[in-house]
Amino acid sequence: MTHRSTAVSGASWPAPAKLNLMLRVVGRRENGYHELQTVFQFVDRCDQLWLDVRDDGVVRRLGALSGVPEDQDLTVRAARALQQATGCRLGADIRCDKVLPMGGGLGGGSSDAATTLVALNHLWGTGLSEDALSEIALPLGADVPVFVRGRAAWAEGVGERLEPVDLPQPWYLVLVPACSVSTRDVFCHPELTRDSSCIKLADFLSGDAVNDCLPVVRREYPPVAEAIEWLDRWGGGRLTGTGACVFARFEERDRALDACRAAPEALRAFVARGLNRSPLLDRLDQEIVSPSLIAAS
Ligand SMILES: C[C@@](CO)(OP(=O)(O)O)[C@H](O)COP(=O)(O)OP(=O)(O)OC[C@H]1O[C@@H](n2ccc(N)nc2=O)[C@H](O)[C@@H]1O
Ligand SMILES: Nc1ncnc2c1ncn2[C@@H]1O[C@H](COP(=O)(O)OP(=O)(O)O)[C@@H](O)[C@H]1O
Repeated sequence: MTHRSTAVSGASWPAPAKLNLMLRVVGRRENGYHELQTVFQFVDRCDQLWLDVRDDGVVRRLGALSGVPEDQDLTVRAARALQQATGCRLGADIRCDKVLPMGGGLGGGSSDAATTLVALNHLWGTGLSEDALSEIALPLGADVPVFVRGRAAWAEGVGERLEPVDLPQPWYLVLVPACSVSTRDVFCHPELTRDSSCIKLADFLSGDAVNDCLPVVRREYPPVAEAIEWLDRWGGGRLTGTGACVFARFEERDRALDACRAAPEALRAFVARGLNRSPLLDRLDQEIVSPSLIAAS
């Protein structure tokens, strides 16, 4: 049986990590979801996705992902959601080279879903606008739309109201504590601050960069507390999302690398550049301008 269409994707598609540079919990909706204010910035550390179009409509994941059954995989769910929204009869083989830690607050799963939507919208020729793709993205996860739009953003609501922002693009040292934090458990915690006052972007830009989840996460997850304390010695550690990853910013790459080399052996650590534009958008631009060059690379 033949299943390949003529459109073979060739090179991989990047799915970058995000950092929440601040996060305020400003209210709670009737459905239990929390209203947030947050700032998203991308970093140049990425999962890589390979997508091969199939002409039989089947969407498959190639390879395993620890603890995530194929039907639950956000890439598979994203591809199926795009099929459903557009009536497209093409399918895809999806392979993900996982670099980003899962459940670490770096948004890897959400980013994988967004990259799948953006790439298949191109490869399948479904031609949805960014707004239409973002609508399909939101039910897959609150962080998926920002990855679809690919611009650093000031976000409100559950993360669906996005305003692009132009931020400094420093270097970040990211530490990956040896524990996984459940987003659900943090939002269910009785001691979580849920009534922070709303601030303006200007307040954040002048230094108001609190993460309201930090006190609870610090108390419940000692490896996160230790990682933050260690980063504080380098000028201030911050939590991304609900964790577990923590980060510190550096003006100079060499200084970030020095800190990375000094990190305790028990911690995984990496240095990455802050980005206001997702590498996914650059990849899409390249594909549109010169698809043959990418296929050959
Ligand atoms: C808080 C953020 C910031 O980026 O954290 P990270 O997951 O990246 O750490 C995200 O918006 C997370 O969004 P998302 O990834 O969709 O959250 P999920 O894992 O689906 O949420 C798990 C559970 O947490 C609760 N939840 C989540 C988001 C929110 N704004 N309010 C909530 O109350 C809900 O009970 C939900 O069922
Ligand atoms: N392709 C995927 N990559 C990562 N996680 C996935 C994927 N598909 C589903 N998941 C599920 O989504 C959860 C959250 O993943 P992730 O986005 O990496 O973390 P976070 O939301 O903390 O930033 C994982 O623990 C996993 O159960």
